[in-house]
Amino acid sequence: MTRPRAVDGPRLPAPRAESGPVLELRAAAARRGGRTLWSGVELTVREGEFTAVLGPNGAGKSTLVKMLLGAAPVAAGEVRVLGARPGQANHRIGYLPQRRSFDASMRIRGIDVVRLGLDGDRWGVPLPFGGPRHRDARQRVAEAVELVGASAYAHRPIGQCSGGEQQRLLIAQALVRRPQLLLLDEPLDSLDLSHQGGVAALIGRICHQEGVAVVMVAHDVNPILHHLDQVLYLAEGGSAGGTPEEVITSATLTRLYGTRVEVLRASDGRLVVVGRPETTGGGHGALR
Ligand SMILES: Nc1ncnc2c1ncn2[C@@H]1O[C@H](COP(=O)(O)OP(=O)(O)OP(=O)(O)O)[C@@H](O)[C@H]1O
Repeated sequence: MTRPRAVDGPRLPAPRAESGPVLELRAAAARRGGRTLWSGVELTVREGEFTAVLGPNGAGKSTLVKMLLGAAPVAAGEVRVLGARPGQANHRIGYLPQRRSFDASMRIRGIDVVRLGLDGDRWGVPLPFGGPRHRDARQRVAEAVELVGASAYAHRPIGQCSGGEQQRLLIAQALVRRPQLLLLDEPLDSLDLSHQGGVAALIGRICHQEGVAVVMVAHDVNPILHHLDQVLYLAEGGSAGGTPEEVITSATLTRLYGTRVEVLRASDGRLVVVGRPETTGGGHGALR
């Protein structure tokens, strides 16, 4: 799905015309430690599409992200990333790994953290000061910071920024190379509800207005539900993909888990899953 680009505001990611999908998985499977984590995954992600990867702990969501980066093997089937084998187009991918946090005493400024996304692989070899590459780098960093709305605190030490502010700066870091694909591993983890909503809206905007394809591992689908184009649900060695309305249903999750699962919609629109095998504490909770 391709959506119109924003007319106003910074335009950091510059999606190029792609002949094919950004991501393609055909009958793909992942194995870890001699165990099949998931199999039969069919997924197509196009420019400007927002895809969530859902499933219980240990289902293999992070493994999927690592597979797309070429850091975990493809056990079966075919995986194409930006028209190439996994790992061959990583310079066109922005990646936010799981569980990042900064110590409160960390003195490095937010803006320097963003810049690491540009030249973090060239530690100790600074861009020539004042040269055209230096100016281009400075402009890209400033654009990324503005795009995520972090200008007000980007010059503060990162350790003194709130969790939500740090998350925005890390998303800016993942965006600074103007990627065509953004891989985000639980970027809303450890944020409070209001920050979750703000960061989810930011990611939705980057995706739909800037045309960047986003694949996001999520613990709880609710904060991103209204921004999503499709979901991939991994569980019990299998998988189910499609629009949220197709996948997050009692029938689909019951089939996937092989036991009775019920999806309820709360009055505020949140989805609640009842009866998942691994659920504790009364057998219900927000959808994961
Ligand atoms: N390098 C590895 N070698 C062996 N097993 C591994 C390796 N990496 C991950 N695993 C196992 O594979 C399974 C899936 O791990 P993964 O991190 O992909 O799950 P996840 O769905 O992201 O989980 P969570 O929601 O808890 O983050 C886990 O049981 C994990 O212990």
